Amino acid sequence: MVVLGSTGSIGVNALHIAKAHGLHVEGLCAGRNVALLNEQINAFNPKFVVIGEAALAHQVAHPNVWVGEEGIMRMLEEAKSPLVVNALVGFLGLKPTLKAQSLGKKVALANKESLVAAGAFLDTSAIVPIDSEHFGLWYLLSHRPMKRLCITASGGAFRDTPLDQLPHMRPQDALKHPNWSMGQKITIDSATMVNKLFELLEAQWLFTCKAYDAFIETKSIIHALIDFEDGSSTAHIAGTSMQLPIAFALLGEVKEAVLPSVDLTQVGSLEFRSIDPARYPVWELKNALLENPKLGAVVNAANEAMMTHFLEGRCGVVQMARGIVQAYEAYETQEPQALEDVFALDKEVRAFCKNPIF
Ligand SMILES: NC(=O)C1=CN([C@@H]2O[C@H](COP(=O)(O)OP(=O)(O)OC[C@H]3O[C@@H](n4cnc5c(N)ncnc54)[C@H](OP(=O)(O)O)[C@@H]3O)[C@@H](O)[C@H]2O)C=CC1
Ligand SMILES: CC(=O)[C@@H](O)[C@H](O)COP(=O)(O)O
Ligand SMILES: [Mn+2]
Repeated sequence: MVVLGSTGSIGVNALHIAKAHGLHVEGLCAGRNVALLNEQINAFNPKFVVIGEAALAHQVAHPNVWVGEEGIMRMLEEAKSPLVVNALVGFLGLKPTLKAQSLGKKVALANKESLVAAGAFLDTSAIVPIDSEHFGLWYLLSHRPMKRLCITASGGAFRDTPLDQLPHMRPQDALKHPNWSMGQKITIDSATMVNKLFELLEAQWLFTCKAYDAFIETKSIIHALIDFEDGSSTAHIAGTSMQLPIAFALLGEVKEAVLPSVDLTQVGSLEFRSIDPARYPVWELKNALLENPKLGAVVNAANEAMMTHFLEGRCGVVQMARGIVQAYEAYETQEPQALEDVFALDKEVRAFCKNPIF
């Protein structure tokens, strides 16, 4: 297989599963973390290596290093592996997903931004999602008539922050996820509830049902639920490690233990909450976005642009969310009709968010 984003949270876990099951790693791609990339090269002896940052290429311990987006495309073309793990973060992951699909490769897709921005233009039958909630839904799918697919949210770093304190929260506060250890962007997306908005879209592109929804389960022990027409509901319970979803995505089927079972007697009580738009303003977009899923391209671009303002200290967390809602309202009639429109819209929305007025 080829692993894009090998030095990130998902990439490292994917390589852990590869090592444990003796999977061949033909290609690796990292952004800037040369030290870890060199360790991975040593451990997996890949034929191809790509580094995002050109200036770092000479530090990579491999005779044949390619650089940047062009390097990723070349590696995908040259690689014989039928499976690509896309664990890149953000919109920059979309072109590699498209390229892998155009080459007939299966994509184990952690890069949810690919589906959010361009789900309508991807072959979802050749995608296996790497996301705990979608793994949970897939695990629960049944032949019985289903009424609603539900995923859970942790509530993120600010779930218990007094509302009047939210405007004072900074990136270091947003990065304190209550349950999961993940990369920077998705951890902040969890704090704003953008991650759950994205995951509902992801679920809608991947699975067929009448309704999709989310609510908070504060321990992230239950990842997904299905409500059936007959009044039954089933829930997927597993520990907070991505190794189980990744193992299924890479191996297809898993028979031995990847994680210990959750001992509910040790968990004790569970707490459920609905998602309040007063705390998570982007949640106001949920219904409109599920009705117009191609507008995921707008929300994705606005989120990445506003997050840069937040990380660089130009706005607070509430303003970041408001900026996303404003961009959606400004572009809600601009549904992309073709893939080229997705890239054009992405640029336009980023420009719109350049100087936000709060
Ligand atoms: N972490 C998790 O548990 C989950 C993550 N996801 C999704 O998976 C994706 C990855 O998340 P996560 O692993 O947390 O993110 P990380 O930030 O931990 O990792 C991102 C990876 O992408 C690489 N990268 C960044 N920019 C470039 C670039 N320009 N060129 C090449 N490589 C680049 C990074 O390299 P480097 O570090 O070397 O700079 C790193 O390997 C996201 O879309 C996220 O939403 C989904 C479900 C769960
Ligand atoms: C591990 C995983 O799948 C993440 O997407 C996780 O769900 C993020 O946590 P939140 O529930 O806080 O968004
Ligand atoms: Mn998830």
